[in-house]
Amino acid sequence: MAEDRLKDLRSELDVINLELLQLLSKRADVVQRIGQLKQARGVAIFDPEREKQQLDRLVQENPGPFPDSTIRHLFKQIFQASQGLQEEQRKLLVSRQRSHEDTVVTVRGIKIGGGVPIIVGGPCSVETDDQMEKIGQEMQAQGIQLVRGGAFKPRTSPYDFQGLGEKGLRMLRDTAQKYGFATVSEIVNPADVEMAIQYVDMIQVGARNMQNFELLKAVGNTRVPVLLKRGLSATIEELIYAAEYIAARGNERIVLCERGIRTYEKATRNTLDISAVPILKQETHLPVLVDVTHSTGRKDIMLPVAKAALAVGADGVMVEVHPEPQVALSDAKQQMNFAEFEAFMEALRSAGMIPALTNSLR
Ligand SMILES: O=C(O)C(=O)C[C@]1(C(=O)O)C=C[C@@H](O)C=C1
Repeated sequence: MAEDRLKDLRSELDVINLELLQLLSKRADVVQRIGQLKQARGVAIFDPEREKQQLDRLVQENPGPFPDSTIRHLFKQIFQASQGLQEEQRKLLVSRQRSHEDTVVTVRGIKIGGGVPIIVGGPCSVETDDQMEKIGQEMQAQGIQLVRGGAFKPRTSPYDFQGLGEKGLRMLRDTAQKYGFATVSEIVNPADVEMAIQYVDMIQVGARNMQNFELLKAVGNTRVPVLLKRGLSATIEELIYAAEYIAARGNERIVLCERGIRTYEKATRNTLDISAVPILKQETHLPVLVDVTHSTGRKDIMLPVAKAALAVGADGVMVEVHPEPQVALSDAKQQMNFAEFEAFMEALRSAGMIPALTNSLR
């Protein structure tokens, strides 16, 4: 009999527990909404005055049998947990605090991040069928799995080659299908994103568009991997916030790319901020690539710079390669020809910095 009574009371408690849990969750939901408002208004999370008001009221209404001190203690715990929720909300989605594990972005089965460095290669611009055919053969021979090629070119001068647009994307896709690559290409207009993802496996947001917030939102609305390049005058923090724009829309398949920043130094096209690599790896959980072509603008130092990038923890390196750089329609001076590219790849391989070519690719 007494056993039954105990069981009944315990069942009663189980029900109350679930009710308390529901109420706690309901309260937490309101706490999060308050948290959002506080963040938007730049208000501090901890509000001792507000906590005191609530405790005074609760003690005043305390029906017992818990003593006031216990009620204070229990609610103080709830306030602390609520503060924790609001602090969690303030951490950026891309921040290291959100994930201690490195994010690996997979592009058509090719992993970026996770320990094996990748080389992304290809021409600055997609120009002709003949050029892309040669690129296809060369990239395959060198074991390149992710090929770049520009079709929408944001150029400094409006009179410079602006890219082939959709036709260029189609040519890139055709080469990729023939040789089995994944592709990455830059998009500059948010309205082109839907069209572009019919052709490319990864969308690049270029340096000049790093703070094109509408473009960031548009790629954030897709679930396609995004290569986000650091703006020419952007701080590391601004790059991280740009990535957050994409992540906030639900797309966390982001790869960051350091490509040099504008300084007073004229010896290189831009100044490669090599320290950005370990800082980005420390501050975010996203993979980081280094574009050694745009950062240096000099073929003679591309190899040591690529080695430095991999040595400081970059998940890969991006290089521009063209069958005949001297007649290229963009970036003629800085693209490597095939012989230079082969020497570059061989040097990285023999330094053990990238995987050896598999037999089938030899
Ligand atoms: O009222 C607020 O400002 C809240 O953020 C809610 C709340 C609470 O859980 O009651 C949370 C933390 C603050 O220190 C004060 C109160």
